[in-house]
Amino acid sequence: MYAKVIVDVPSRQTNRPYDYFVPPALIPWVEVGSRVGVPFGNRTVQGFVVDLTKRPDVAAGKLKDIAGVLDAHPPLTPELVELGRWVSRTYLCHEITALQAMIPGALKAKYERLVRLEPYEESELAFLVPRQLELIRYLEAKGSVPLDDLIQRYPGEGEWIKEQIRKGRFSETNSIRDRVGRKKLLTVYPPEPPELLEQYAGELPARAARQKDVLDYLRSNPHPVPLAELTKKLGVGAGTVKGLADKGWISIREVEVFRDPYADRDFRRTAPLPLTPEQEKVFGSISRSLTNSVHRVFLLHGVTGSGKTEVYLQSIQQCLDLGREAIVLVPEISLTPQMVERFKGRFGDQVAVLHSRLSQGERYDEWRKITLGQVKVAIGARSAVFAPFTRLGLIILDEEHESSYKQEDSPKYHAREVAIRRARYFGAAVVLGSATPSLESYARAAEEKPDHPDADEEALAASRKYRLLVMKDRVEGRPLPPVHIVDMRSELKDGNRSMFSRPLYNAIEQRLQRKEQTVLLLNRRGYSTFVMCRTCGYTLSCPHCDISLTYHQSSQAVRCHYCGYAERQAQVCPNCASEHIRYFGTGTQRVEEELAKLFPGIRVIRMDIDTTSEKGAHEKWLTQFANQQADVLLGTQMVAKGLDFPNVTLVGVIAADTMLNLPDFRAAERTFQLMTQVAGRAGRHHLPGEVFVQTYTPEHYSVQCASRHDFHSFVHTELEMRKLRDYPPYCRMILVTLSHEQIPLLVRTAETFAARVKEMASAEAARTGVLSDMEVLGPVASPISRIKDRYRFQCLIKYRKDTSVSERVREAVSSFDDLVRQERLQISVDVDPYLLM
Ligand SMILES: Nc1ncnc2c1ncn2[C@@H]1O[C@H](COP(=O)(O)OP(=O)(O)OP(=O)(O)O)[C@@H](O)[C@H]1O
Ligand SMILES: [Zn+2]
Ligand SMILES: [Zn+2]
Repeated sequence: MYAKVIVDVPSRQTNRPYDYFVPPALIPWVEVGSRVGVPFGNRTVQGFVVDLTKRPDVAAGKLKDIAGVLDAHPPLTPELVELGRWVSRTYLCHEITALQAMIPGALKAKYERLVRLEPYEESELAFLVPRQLELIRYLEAKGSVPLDDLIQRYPGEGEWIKEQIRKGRFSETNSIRDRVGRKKLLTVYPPEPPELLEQYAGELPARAARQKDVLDYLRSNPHPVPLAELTKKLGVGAGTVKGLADKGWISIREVEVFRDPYADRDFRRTAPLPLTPEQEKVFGSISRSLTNSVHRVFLLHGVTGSGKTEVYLQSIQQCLDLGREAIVLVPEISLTPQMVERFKGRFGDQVAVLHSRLSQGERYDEWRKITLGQVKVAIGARSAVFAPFTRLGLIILDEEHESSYKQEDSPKYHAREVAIRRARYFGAAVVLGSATPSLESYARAAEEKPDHPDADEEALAASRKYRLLVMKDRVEGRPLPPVHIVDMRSELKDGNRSMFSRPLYNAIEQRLQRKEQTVLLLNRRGYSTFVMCRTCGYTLSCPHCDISLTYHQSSQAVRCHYCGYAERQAQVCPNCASEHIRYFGTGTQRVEEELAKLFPGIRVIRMDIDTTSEKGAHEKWLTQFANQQADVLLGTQMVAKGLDFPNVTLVGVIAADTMLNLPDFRAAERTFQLMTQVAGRAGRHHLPGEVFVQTYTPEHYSVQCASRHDFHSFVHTELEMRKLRDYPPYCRMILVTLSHEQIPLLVRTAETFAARVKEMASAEAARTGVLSDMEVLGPVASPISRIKDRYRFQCLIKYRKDTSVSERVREAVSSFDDLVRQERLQISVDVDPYLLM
């Protein structure tokens, strides 16, 4: 038998399956989706089996053997292997890159160079110094040793080791190792049958009281127990227990365990709530499609606090009842303890949580529970869309408008599109939920006809449109909070220089008196805390990238967000030597300071990148806030989503319009979404809420519409703008960025590239007789025109119906292969980009 293998060598030349012979002994282990080690060139690399065949493409005699199988259970399923091919074609990346994105980091191969001793004559050792002789003996005893270990053990002998390798006295091989191993736990087993314990207890000498405690414990609990737990419970040393094992009375074995990040948490079990009529209707539609096992995409547009989560929970229950599995995707930022609690609370141990804040080992174990069929529900951020289920019935994307569903590194996939692709394969349902659906999704959605719910289903499926489901009201008729717009320009005119307007100040004061809580949002995006000289206007920028350096108060340093360059905060201006150089921008720290000044004694919890980088920090802050140990929760985007605290009656947005000036066609949409989401945190329970939005552009339609909770007017206006300027959803885009250290070569290449794409399109049009609707904009310098000393130029390709455009772009990119190799040119392609920088 032969296997086609995609090897872990990401380059355009190796982006195809290679044939290998499957040695008979490995046949039972090699399946489509298996991870294998294969010889490639002069080393061994990891690869994935994507097909099995009796007839290879290459003459069988020339083929090498698969060197080994790396897992007893293949980490990928045939469906995921097929999906990998689709991801690589759709987002123009290497197939190996797509496959690697589907498995946990722990399984990404770590290549290790091993050194071993070649046969030698004893006489050759005569000239060696003692240290070298010791090294030889060490190698002899160990067989093969990782090169790194050898270098560390004999730091002074580096040159000599190198020479031995060059002369062939030491040979060097490659090995593949997983980054994280499985966790083993020493476990104590009582004897078989446990009745023997009584007899043993009798045989113990009287002074062995501790050992008797152990035997007594096992007599009343005749089950395997982790050694550490036993010693802790009884207050005995491990030696005491081992002594019993040495006698052969009990045994201690290594047992594989799953690291469970939620092991020490009790989740209160929740029962399904009786649904409101709106929830009932929505649930009915989803439920019908689950029962019929037909693929369908639903767009659930439900206002904040309308109870979308309960609909998700009951739909998942239905899916599980039908014997199928479910994936819940949430933006990383809202993968909060509160969210996890809701799903664990309903489905308990059937849930795996895939979270980037878990350790690599923990994440690996959660993932393995899925491959081993021990859980039925996976909840996680973007990459959880690849959870290796085999009987998927339902995929939910909460906050479907979130830009974090788009991956910015290769593979630059969008989780929504991947989810729909997988669901189509399984005949599964997809639910896209949001209070502020993305324009792309909204434009694809069609309303259900009330009298014939299923009548136009077929037409809908054929057109790949979404089914729109709507929940207009909050649960139990709670009102959406009134939103007050505060014009900061007139505050300034009236002499208020504080970052708090008078109405927001009064509102906070009122909450403090009433012992109610406040959420304050500072939208950091677009607000850099940059450093500027007030005398000459000079700003500090990165010497390697065209971007200003950001000030970090905690380390008193300025840092580049693109390349990591850092320097100490300057005391005087490097340009004019003035001392009036200081940092600008309203960081959360400054808001916190100002709050403390204005409201002495106020208790503030600040949540931003600085305060939440530690593991568990998120959870700690939110629990404190939930327990009302603080008056104000102040933060960045993190505080805008998903939180549900009954005592929050005031939401303040410090500056609503900071994003509006970014070079991003989604700026208005993002502003509207953020304001609507954060406003939705207020008054979700019995106490009514109120929202204050401070802005310098109160007349902007995104601010106006958000203040009226008017999604439809916003969509209407925004769609008109997009149509006028020809942006998605009225067209699709591919962004191609070229980078190089020298501008002339870069400009020439970028121009040739643009010309080539156009040429290819007209050649294709001549061949098929169908005119392409493609348009190539640029090349122009990218908004960030230099990163890490490489200049950047970009072409933006727009098209509407011509689906062969991405194929043209792929061809054009590969026609530059030689240049890429010879000149160290880089070309990156982003299909349906989110960042146009
Ligand atoms: N059928 C119901 N009966 C009573 N309470 C409900 C019901 N459904 C949901 N709730 C409660 O209503 C509140 C809001 O629900 P939920 O958090 O699911 O809203 P949401 O639509 O997800 O809002 P957001 O988009 O703001 O996250 C929650 O406290 C929830 O427990
Ligand atoms: Zn930099
Ligand atoms: Zn200066």
